Amino acid sequence: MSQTDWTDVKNLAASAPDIRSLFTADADRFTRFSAHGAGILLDYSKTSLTDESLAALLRLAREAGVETKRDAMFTGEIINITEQRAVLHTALRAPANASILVAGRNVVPDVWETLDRFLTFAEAVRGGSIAASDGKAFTDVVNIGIGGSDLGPAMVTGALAPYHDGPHLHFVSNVDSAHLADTLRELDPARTLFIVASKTFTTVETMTNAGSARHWLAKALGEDAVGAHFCAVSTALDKCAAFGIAPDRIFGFWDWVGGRYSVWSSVGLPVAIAIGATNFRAFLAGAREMDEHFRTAPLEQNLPVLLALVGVWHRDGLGYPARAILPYDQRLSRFAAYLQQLDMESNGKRVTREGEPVAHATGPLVFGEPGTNGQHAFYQLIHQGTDVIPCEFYIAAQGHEPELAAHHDLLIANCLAQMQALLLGRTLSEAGGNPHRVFPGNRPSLVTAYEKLDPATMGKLIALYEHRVFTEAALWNINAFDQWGVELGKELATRLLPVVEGKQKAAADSSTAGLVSFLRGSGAAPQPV
Ligand SMILES: O=P(O)(O)OC[C@H]1O[C@H](O)[C@H](O)[C@@H](O)[C@@H]1O
Repeated sequence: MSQTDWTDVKNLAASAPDIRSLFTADADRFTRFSAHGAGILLDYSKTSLTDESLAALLRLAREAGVETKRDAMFTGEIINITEQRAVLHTALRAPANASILVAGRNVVPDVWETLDRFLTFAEAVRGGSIAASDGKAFTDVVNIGIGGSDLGPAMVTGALAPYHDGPHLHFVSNVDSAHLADTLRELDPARTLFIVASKTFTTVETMTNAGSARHWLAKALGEDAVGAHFCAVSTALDKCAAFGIAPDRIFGFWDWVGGRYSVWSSVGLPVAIAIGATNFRAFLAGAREMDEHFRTAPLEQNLPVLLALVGVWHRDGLGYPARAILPYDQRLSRFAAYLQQLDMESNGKRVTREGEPVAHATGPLVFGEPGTNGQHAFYQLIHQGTDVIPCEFYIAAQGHEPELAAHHDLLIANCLAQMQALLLGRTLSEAGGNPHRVFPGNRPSLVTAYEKLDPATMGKLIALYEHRVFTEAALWNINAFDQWGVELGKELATRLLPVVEGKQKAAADSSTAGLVSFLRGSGAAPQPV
């Protein structure tokens, strides 16, 4: 990629206009700086982008080979070079007649066969034909998993609560015993099904929680009941079997599905149990529609690409360190946490695909909470703090409670008001000369708007963000599909466990040794060796 285009973007950003002046100068700004795709509206007019800067960013995208890289992903090329893997979460929602080859083999029939299997299982749990050891239906399902094996199903199950007509769902992720204990306290072992979800089936948190859950169940119902009350989701089928799970209760997926991209696979089993097979297929179909949009829409009107270009403009052009994810949708209360993993684990990288230090800032800090709650908490800093934080709003035209329509009007009014406040601000004279009441304004926001948060829309919103992350990574020339940054802490935890258990002397710095001493109450700090 030529250095000139990055320089162009940075130069244009250095003289970025005041966003307010762009609206004054152009009555059509909303029409010209918004786009539609797959039934979703993206309004990026409340940013400092101009025709010129957008053109420079589009040049950057073309020079970075975004289209070629995108096609390489969709066709199953080995684009995750550090792990030598294809990246094919899109194959999980591909039409049945598609052909996507991995090592010469079409993976789509396997995907559909597995989908049919886990959806049939989900329906059987919902209908009671897959039953507990006493032959009665399950009333509660506990998903034990962490990271990608937790956040996706937990977030989507919460988001689609109005479609939830199956057993109650619970999610246990943290190795902190509080999480398992607080969940199990409410449950009857005789009515509870556990899903152990782990791509690798080695993740220590999940294996520890699964072992303790198994013990809880066996203690109440006897060892023989365990088989009826457990199922598993993993790529490591042999390890599931070794845990004692029957083959017809093990649902696989493939190494070309990253954990944070896996909700479309059998990792989505809890979602399917909650909302049923038809709604789950609608969720996949929504994502497929966004995939088609991403694959075929010109870059100028391509929602994920535009979202990525705005992201790069804010991060690299203007140097903003963070992005706030602000869904005005209470059911998206785990959306920011979900996107945090999707975005920060994908694009929190400091070397290029070739292993050289990156020349540009990469993924920003991602955080957020649903509106209107966030307004009464951290928006203060967003409006008057010293950092500019681009805000990314999400809002539906309709809620799911027509009898409470007045709430939704208020929700929309609040969402629009926040964006307007960020844009317009309040001058010193408007603030009656009181500097504490001044809002600088000229603070950027985007909004993604949709008709209603139904299963298809949920699929579209996730796929939109997945492809945004992909496009940003393509522009930065980083590998979005590995996550080596999580390894070191895991290794050190394994090494420190015997020290914490008092079986080994502290092989550590004096701070670690002092803390072990305090936390284990052994008096004097063990000396580093
Ligand atoms: O599904 P698992 O193999 O248990 O992995 C769960 C999670 O743990 C890891 O630490 C990774 O950082 C995540 O990407 C992954 O989703």
